[in-house]
Amino acid sequence: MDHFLYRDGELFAEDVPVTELAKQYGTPCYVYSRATLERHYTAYTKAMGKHPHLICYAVKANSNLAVLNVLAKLGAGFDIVSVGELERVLAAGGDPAKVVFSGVAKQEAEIARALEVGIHCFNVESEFELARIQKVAAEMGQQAAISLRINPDVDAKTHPYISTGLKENKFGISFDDAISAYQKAAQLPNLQIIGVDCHIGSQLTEIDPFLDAMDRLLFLVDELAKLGIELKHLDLGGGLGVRYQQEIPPEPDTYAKAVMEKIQGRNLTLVFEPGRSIAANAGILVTQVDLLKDNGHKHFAIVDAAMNDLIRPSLYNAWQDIVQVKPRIDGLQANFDIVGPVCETGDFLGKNRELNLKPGDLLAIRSAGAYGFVMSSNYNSRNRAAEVMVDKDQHHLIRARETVSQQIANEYLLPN
Ligand SMILES: Cc1ncc(COP(=O)(O)O)c(C=O)c1O
Ligand SMILES: N[C@@H](CCCC[NH3+])C(=O)O
Repeated sequence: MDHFLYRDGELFAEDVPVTELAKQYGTPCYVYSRATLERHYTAYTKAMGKHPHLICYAVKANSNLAVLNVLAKLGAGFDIVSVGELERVLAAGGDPAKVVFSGVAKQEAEIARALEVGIHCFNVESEFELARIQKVAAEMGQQAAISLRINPDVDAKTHPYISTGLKENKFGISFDDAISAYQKAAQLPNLQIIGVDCHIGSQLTEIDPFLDAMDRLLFLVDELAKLGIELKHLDLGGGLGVRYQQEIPPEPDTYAKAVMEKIQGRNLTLVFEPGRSIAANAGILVTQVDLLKDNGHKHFAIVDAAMNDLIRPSLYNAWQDIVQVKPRIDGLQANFDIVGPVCETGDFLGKNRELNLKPGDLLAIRSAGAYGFVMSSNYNSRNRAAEVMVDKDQHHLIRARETVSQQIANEYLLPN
């Protein structure tokens, strides 16, 4: 359930007509709902109830400072994958002590900065990384809290590009090597082992793969305890899917209950790293129909957003709902491909959408709050879209549209 609903024949973002936002900020423009972000985050915290937990929002899903700030104010932790994301969390008022640092190859400078600000822990993905973190921590005379990211080799049953917990994926330490990696970590004087984690993929629509992964992690927890290595937390990563079309992913509540049941009295804090399930349906991408084109085979609606603004349809053939901000019946009723102006055949936002359109109409691409703006680019020297946050009947520009001069400013000609 989100806060983009129709009222009196037009789409609203919370209490603001989307037409008003388009008029004020121009298109294409990302619009986020604060209430939806808050609701999605608190769905996790409520579900966890009194069980010790840390909900670390995956910054990669949407790293806008205002988005991070809304979550920080609710007490969220953050899952980061770069020092850039760390700086964003800090700038947004996030608590470094609630930050977990994932990623397959953290650089020394990134590790040093994370130690300097005192993050919660590093999710370590290889023995090589163990050695690297040990080296940096020793140089700084610090203890680094670590958790090992285990690749449990379970099938997340999602798109192959966003599946991360299979043997053939680059992520994590293989299950078979896990115990020996922990034993090695235990020998390193500047590391403090505190947890275990996994992240098996994104947009999961079933709970079973999570529970299979959890079984494997709990097996490790118990085996490690026998060896005298007591873990304090179990981090199941992110990955809970959202409804883009017909899929009905489990609610955080159902997921959390199943997880808590499995943990069976073990004294473990539960950590989750949700990204998409918090941000995706908290955002839409608003775009304007520029012109309608019929080549005799196909109707195209050429809009002012393109693959550079939202790459998910082109990259994963992902389906996102496209709705008319003010539905009409007096335009051209047809089966449209909604395409952008970029010079690529793959530049589409949706195919075969039955709509009634006129040039100038506004469309909203739903579920665009996660992996939308963050994956945008300047391809074709297009400027990045503006981002706006709606908060009840208020709206705020939270990132201005880029200008061409900003694009040009960081480039240099050769001296002669
Ligand atoms: C390590 C890690 N944690 C969390 C996430 C967030 O995943 P999602 O947005 O599917 O919840 C990702 C992205 O897939 C990830 O790689
Ligand atoms: N970018 C992907 C999700 C990747 C998750 C990051 N590990 C998507 O849009 O679906």
